[in-house]
Amino acid sequence: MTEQIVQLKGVSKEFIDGGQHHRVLDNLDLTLSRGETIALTGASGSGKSTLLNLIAGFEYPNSGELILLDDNTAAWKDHRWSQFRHQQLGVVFQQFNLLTPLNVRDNIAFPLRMNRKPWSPWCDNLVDCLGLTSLLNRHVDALSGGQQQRVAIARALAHQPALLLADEPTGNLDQSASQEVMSLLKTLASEQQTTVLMVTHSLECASFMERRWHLELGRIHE
Ligand SMILES: Nc1ncnc2c1ncn2[C@@H]1O[C@H](COP(=O)(O)OP(=O)(O)OP(=O)(O)O)[C@@H](O)[C@H]1O
Repeated sequence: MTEQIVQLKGVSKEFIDGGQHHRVLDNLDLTLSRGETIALTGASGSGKSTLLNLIAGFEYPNSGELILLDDNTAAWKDHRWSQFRHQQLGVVFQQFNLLTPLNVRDNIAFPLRMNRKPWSPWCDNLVDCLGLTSLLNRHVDALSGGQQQRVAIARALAHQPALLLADEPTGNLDQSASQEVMSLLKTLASEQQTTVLMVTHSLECASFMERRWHLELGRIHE
């Protein structure tokens, strides 16, 4: 079983804005090992979402290498990226990206369907931990922001991914719900060896993670 889940080697990313090249990530060398939990902090616009998007394959680096589960992604075609996302990756997006025509259960079951897996006792446990049991038949667009965020977290974890990328996963939750989600992520990391990379502006949430990375001027400071 590979221990290096994510490796970035000399990765840079720039965007062109008004004709100007804007380097958001500058020659990054990073490694995320199996079961590690990392809080990613940084000012607004420092590139935190860009880093998550690169690891998820939603953006591509301008230079450098991205190696996922010991496989260099430079040669990956769309189907290989889809396979990685369906099987190994869970993502909690800042805007949740829930499937609004569907109810809570079908949203959470979506990654299972992509992997042809049944709803399992693990899903019941997840739903229970996130306080979603009584909401399973509700349509997600009728839920509050905090409830939608918990559905997004459950959906990202239903298929037991090797890697969870979470962009402000507790931004809409109160302090006690937020602490429960942090405890859930810590348990997942230690019991299931899920690697967690979580963007947060909350120092309290960051304190639950083993490592803290601060992104500034395109570089990571630990
Ligand atoms: N697709 C894009 N095209 C052009 N510029 C982009 C694109 N995506 C991001 N940027 C720019 O890259 C910089 C980093 O954006 P990013 O969203 O990664 O920051 P962030 O640290 O996640 O910010 P926040 O905390 O506000 O979510 C910003 O200046 C942003 O405008």
